[in-house]
Amino acid sequence: MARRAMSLLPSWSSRVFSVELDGAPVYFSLREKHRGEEAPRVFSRVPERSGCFSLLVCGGDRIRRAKFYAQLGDRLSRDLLPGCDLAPMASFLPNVRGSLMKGYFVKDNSESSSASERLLRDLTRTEPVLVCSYSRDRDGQMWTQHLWPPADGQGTDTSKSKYYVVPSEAPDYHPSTLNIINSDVFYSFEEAYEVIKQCGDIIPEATSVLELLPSRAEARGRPDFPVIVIEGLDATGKTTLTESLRDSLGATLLRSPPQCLSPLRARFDQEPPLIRRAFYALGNYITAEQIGQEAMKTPVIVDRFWHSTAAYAIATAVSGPVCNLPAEGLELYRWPSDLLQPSLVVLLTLDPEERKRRLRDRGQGKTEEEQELDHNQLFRCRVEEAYRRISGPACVTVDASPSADQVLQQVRLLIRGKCHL
Ligand SMILES: Nc1ncnc2c1ncn2[C@@H]1O[C@H](COP(=O)(O)OP(=O)(O)OP(=O)(O)O)[C@@H](O)[C@H]1O
Ligand SMILES: Nc1ccn([C@H]2C[C@H](O)[C@@H](COP(=O)(O)O)O2)c(=O)n1
Repeated sequence: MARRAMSLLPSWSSRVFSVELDGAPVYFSLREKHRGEEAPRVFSRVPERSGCFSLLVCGGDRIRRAKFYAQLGDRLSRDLLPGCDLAPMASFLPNVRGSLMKGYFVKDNSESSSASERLLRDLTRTEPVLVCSYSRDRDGQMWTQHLWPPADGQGTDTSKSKYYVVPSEAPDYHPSTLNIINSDVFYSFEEAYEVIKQCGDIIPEATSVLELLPSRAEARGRPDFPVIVIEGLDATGKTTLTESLRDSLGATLLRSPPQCLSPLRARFDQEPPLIRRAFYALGNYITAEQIGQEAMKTPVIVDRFWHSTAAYAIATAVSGPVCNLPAEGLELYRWPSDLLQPSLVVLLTLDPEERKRRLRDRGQGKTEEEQELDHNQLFRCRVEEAYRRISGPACVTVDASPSADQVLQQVRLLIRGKCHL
């Protein structure tokens, strides 16, 4: 951990930090000399003898990092004194892919910060974290950041790690977009496979996933029969439509994740994004193998595929309004080159009120992500927009509010036009 932390130090003063305050990020950066700027807003109203801290998850292997970060917020809320404010934070090098570190900012509002310091010091001894403390300079106006030496004290010169904290401009892209590739969205079988393989010693079910994988993932040549994927938020009518298409076209109906992963799905849904998304990514490759076999004999209809995997992952990694999504046309939205490409992808869209009505009428239990979709209008908009931005193949949007039969006819027309069926 110490050696890894050291390798981050040369870039420390080029980093930007963001603290989520009331749902909006406040950005700051570090300077060796102060030029009279006011301290960033996050440092207001801290008692004289107390201070602020940042805790960034880094070092260690990525599985451990992901697992630790997933429970860090709860752990800090539980163990910090009631007078402390806790806010999600991140640190990144602007426009440098993979440079994002996530963590928490602690503002101690109690008379003395010694209890927080003790707790954070203990964490640095056992966990993959970097901790910085912030203190006021003599006149009380400026704040300085001090990087704590790693717990084993190996070779860190702390006198060189003191910086003034100054406000910073918002970056061009939302910082979360920097780490999406191969942490939230996987663009090859190998990348997703590596994650699930590395989980084997902590998640026994990972071995079962590996046993179900096709021996070699490769985009086959074009299948003999058309492959039509139906996508959309929950309750937009995918099941209803895919079953009707199967019956009316004499097609085979498949889904992603495939049936064989159903018993394992709930287990992986509990895991942090890195592991959960790798599981769904591999599900697509198993489904692709099944598609390859079935499409030699009949047309194939698929209920959810890679569009779902990528769109939900991107929409979850980024917070806030749609404008925080990675820009349209970026490589983040490209189809994995080793994954079978469908002939047509249809995205069903529905007015949010009608979607809610259908959900109520259906009356089944909801997953956490489905509840999030219900409660969070912004999340729903981000998922739909991410769906639309994915290319290679892009999806064709169909309004799913008419009757089930009308939607079926509409999609049949599209299939006839595109696949001559
Ligand atoms: N065109 C339609 N008009 C009215 N109701 C519909 C229509 N299509 C489907 N429904 C009803 O809406 C509900 C949700 O449909 P369905 O289960 O097909 O959606 P889904 O997209 O597969 O959902 P999920 O992703 O959550 O499985 C069901 O009760 C279904 O009968
Ligand atoms: N190919 C897939 C299918 C599903 N997911 C994820 C995205 C959502 O979290 C959830 C939705 O599935 P449903 O509840 O409708 O079965 O599953 C995915 O990532 N990739």
